[in-house]
Amino acid sequence: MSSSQSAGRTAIIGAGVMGETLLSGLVRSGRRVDALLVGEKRHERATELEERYGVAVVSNLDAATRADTVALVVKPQDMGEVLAEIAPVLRPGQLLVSLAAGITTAFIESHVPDGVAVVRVMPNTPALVDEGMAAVSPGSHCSEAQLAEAESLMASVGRVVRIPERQQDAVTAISGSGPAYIFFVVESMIEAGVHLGLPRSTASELVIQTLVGSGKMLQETGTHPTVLREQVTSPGGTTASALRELEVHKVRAAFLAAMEAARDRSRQLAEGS
Ligand SMILES: NC(=O)C1=CN([C@@H]2O[C@H](COP(=O)(O)OP(=O)(O)OC[C@H]3O[C@@H](n4cnc5c(N)ncnc54)[C@H](OP(=O)(O)O)[C@@H]3O)[C@@H](O)[C@H]2O)C=CC1
Ligand SMILES: O=C(O)[C@@H]1CCC=N1
Repeated sequence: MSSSQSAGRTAIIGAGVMGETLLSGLVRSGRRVDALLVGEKRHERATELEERYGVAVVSNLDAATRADTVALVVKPQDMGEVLAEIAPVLRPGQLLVSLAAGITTAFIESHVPDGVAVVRVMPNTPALVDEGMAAVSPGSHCSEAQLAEAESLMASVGRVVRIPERQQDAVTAISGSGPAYIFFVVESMIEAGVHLGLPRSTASELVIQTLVGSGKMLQETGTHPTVLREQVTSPGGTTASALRELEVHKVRAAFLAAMEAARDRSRQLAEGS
């Protein structure tokens, strides 16, 4: 990703898996470390982040006071508590970028002073290798420049699309949780290889390169996945036998049910459960 410099200071509150992924991407993309802050209360974790990135780790209040843009990367269940903590120091013109599943911009806006802009983002973990997919939606009073700032934050770790907020729960189910489904398929294929008698290391190499090659074909040829699948499926051959078993075991229906469940869980998280 290209190097990007924000106009102001950016804070990340919630430096777990996704928060650290964003932090590392911002550092890799060339953001000045002295323009970054992390809000973290656990001393051990703060030391770890300071040593790893050279970033200042401060209290949430300090982070929210000193930053122009605050990325909220805590669990949805912790969002109300964090907003209550930082609301007293937030001021009009600041930008809050929430990466939390389910949490709506309306919920955040109702917990912060008028004039604080909000953008909702759904990222995913391939951001760790600058191949993230993020979908962004502006809140009710977010300027074009503030939306562009949120996009630039996420563009430092991958691709970004703008979507209407009503699509965010579906996006969460598809690309937010998506890497987990892919890793699940990879795990299952490696195990199958072992069942078929391959050494685990061989099975892993075969499956991972098959995944990478297939992904590249999809991206570089732009050919529809159905056509690519048909190209592999020789009449009366091995692939047709395998695909029939996947249909018999209702794998396609299982994917639909799984993603509906993820979307529904995202909606529930919005209600605080
Ligand atoms: N993981 C993923 O693939 C994705 C995650 N997200 C979203 O990102 C958010 C974080 O998820 P994830 O990184 O997986 O979860 P983690 O549990 O790894 O990270 C959450 C972090 O928030 C910290 N935290 C909790 N309470 C506070 C607080 N009051 N002040 C400051 N920090 C606090 C936690 O610290 P401690 O451990 O000390 O409690 C932890 O480091 C969620 O809202 C999730 O929906 C979105 C897309 C993808
Ligand atoms: O599992 C979750 O709730 C988060 C949101 C999307 C991916 N991980």
